[in-house]
Amino acid sequence: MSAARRVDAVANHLHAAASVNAVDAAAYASDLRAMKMDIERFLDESNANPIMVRLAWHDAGTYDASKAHMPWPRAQGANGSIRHESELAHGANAGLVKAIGYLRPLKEKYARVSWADAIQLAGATAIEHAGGPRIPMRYGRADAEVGAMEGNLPDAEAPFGDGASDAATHLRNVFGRMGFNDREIVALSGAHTIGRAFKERSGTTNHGYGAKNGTKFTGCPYMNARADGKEGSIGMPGGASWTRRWLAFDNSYFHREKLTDEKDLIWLSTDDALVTDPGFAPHFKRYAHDQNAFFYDFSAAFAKLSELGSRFVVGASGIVL
Ligand code: HEM
Ligand SMILES: [Ca+2]
Repeated sequence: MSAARRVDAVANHLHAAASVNAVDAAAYASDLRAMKMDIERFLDESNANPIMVRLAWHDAGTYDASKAHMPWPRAQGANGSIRHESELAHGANAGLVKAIGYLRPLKEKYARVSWADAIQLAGATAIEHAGGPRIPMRYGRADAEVGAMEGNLPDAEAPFGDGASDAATHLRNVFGRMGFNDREIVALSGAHTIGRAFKERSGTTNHGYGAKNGTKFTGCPYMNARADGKEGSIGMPGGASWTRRWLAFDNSYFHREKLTDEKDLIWLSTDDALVTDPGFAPHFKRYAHDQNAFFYDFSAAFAKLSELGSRFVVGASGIVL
């Protein structure tokens, strides 16, 4: 996009933001609550919790604190930019077009709720609904009208995009740009307690789409992987998970189940750095022993992630659900 078009897009955005400002905060909050209930119903049927968490993380995780002084949304972050095709096309976002498709009908139903809010609401609700902690955060975000440029999200394996020679340095570089410390990096990584990797998406595993390509934990379309024990379709079978019960948000990521189920679980170089690096390891061990400590730290870190780079235009400075 040319510089002139970019300036135009920013101007359009400011105009849109000003009109959102006029929205009655109470009506907006009531739409958010209704939307949350619809999201819960959708998650209950689809078990799409992990991909909604990943969508929220990838919309927010492009944030670069060193650009915070520049005109919004140059620092990027939780601004709905990921809905744009240009950003969905980034390699790191492979597969996330599906998650945007899941949200689209709800976004149409609750038109005044911004994309940026819908995405973070879906991420937080997915964590809570899978048995994880509540994520208390503000809503009322404005939407960015342009997709973010490539870059800023972590790579799972070397060679790392920032030129780092090891995974621990890479994590500190990438999460440091967002403003996170060692403890927050370990807590946030615990999100891999839910979800899977796919050959066709990240290519970090040979396990791909479909029952026959799955592991013993992902290869059957009907299994008991949820926190509430409710059996039923897991959605699309296939891929490889980090944990055995990969639809339950708990601290099993830190139990390193991979050690006993070697062939059927995945563990990336960046997961391993949390075990081997002296700065990360104490937090990793603590969360393995104390799920409450994990939930407490995760909730705070994910709420912080969800507000990175957000511009709150409803109410005085956002509204709390
Ligand atoms: C620490 C650096 C991280 C790396 C290198 C990383 C890498 C990956 C990779 C390669 C996948 C598999 C994608 C696919 O093939 O579909 C994945 C999935 C996932 N990631 Fe991460 N991730 C990181 C941090 C995070 C964080 C901070 C969160 C959230 C707080 C998160 C949440 C998820 C979730 C929920 C999935 C599962 C998605 C699904 O099942 O569709 N990840 N991640
Ligand atoms: Ca974004």
